[in-house]
Amino acid sequence: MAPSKKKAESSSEVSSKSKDEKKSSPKISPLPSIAIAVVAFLGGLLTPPALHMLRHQDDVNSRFVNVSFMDRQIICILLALKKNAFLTMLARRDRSTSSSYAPLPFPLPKHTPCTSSNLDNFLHAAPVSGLHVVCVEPMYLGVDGKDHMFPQWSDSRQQQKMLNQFNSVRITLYKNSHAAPTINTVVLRGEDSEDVGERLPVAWNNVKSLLYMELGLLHEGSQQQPWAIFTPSGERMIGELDEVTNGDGVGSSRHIMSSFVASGMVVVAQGGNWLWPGVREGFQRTIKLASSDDAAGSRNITIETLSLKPLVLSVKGFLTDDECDYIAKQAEPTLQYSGVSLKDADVGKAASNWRTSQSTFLSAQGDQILTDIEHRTASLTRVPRSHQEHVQVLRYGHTEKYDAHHDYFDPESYRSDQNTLSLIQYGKKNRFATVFWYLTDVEDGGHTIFPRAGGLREVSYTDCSRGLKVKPQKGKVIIFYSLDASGARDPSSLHGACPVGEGNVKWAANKWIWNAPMAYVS
Ligand SMILES: O=C(O)CCC(=O)C(=O)O
Ligand SMILES: [Fe+2]
Repeated sequence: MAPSKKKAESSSEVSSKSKDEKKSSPKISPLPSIAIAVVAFLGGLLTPPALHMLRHQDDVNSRFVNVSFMDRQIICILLALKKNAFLTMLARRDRSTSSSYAPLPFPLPKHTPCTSSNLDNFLHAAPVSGLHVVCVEPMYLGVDGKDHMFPQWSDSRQQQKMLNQFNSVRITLYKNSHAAPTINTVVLRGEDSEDVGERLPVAWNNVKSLLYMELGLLHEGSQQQPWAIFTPSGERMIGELDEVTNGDGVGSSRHIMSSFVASGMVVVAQGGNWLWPGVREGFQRTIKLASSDDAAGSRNITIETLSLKPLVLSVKGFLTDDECDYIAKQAEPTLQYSGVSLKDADVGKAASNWRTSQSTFLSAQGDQILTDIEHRTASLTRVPRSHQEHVQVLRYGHTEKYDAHHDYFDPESYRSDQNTLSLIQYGKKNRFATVFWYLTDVEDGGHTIFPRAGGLREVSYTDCSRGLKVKPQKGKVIIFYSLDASGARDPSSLHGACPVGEGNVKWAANKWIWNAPMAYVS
């Protein structure tokens, strides 16, 4: 049956979404049932209007439209005799022509229903801490007092209608994006309001409480950014601390719930930042890469999972050869032998103990090419550009290397370094991801090594024989995450640069991306 509000059956007044709407609904006085039955029979005879009415009443489920002539007459009479349901229906039809298809005052995300093939792109064979997949399906209260699923809509008009009418949701939770055999499904209903005389839409606050409970979400803390929810393509929808506006517009509870339902699948990241779910080694995902110039549109690019723990992804063709050459040329005049952020235990030691390469930071200010690449990097990671540091360009000659290290700051290692501690707010802010740009091909050596990939324990910070080794290739980038999806530092993100072989030069650059906006780029 069509969407219906709980109390509509026993009332001649049509229930509606809001008090205002209710006031404007046509008022129809109840008639004696027999008179209604006669009208109903005649209505059934006049097939086109009756057909129109029945179709309208349930146009996403056209079973009624195909019944025989007598069946239709009987249906009409039965409906009529069931108190004033027939009139209610007519009046609702009236109302729905004016409001059910009303466009929503905000854009909606692309629909990604939780089909098994879509879920396969997000679920993992083992749990991933802090990354959750949630399916949100709209339901409505039927005249039988039960919650019903909407049939799949086939056009935006039907979607619009559904979005105006759903008043409960079926929520399926895949905690830690684990393809676990037991699936946790909860139906959440809108409140039944005595005041309005109908079931209210489902409130975001109730969904939020459910997510805290079922997913074990933590409240923002001293070591943690607020969690956030994203569409499956990484657009941020809402965060733990985002203010919800009143009314029905952008940022309202209705906006959030409509977006969830329109999306179908949403992804919750406890750490508050998007990361591309790795799924499995060798998994490939095609994503849209926006250009900083709207006119140039977007292009598709494929990212491949090289490792799940640490999470390392590879992207070919991210930079053009000309861009690679340009970046190296810009960096050359200011290159210096590289420093490192010395931990308390290493104060007084020379950086060359660990790192023998040269490097320099380049600001993109006033540089269109670098600005474009920064925007592209933000689009690739779905983390805003405001979280980026300036790009650091690196040059390694023969034998030069960078021993295994973490890109994140562990507050425990910087206890006597107030500058670093305040920069990282004692652990709440940190480097979240590194987007590493390879600017040259290197024939011999110069790999980036992840000695702990695949669950290995490193034997030394200079060993280049074991672990995941990524070969430099001009124009390729890798993304690796220093914090996991829960926002915690990931010790398995240990990595280094292997010595470059004779006759080779390795040019590369890193874009460090923080878990919160920083003041580096403007
Ligand atoms: O050169 C590489 O492959 C890695 C460099 C690196 O880890 C860094 O600069 O932090
Ligand atoms: Fe690094």
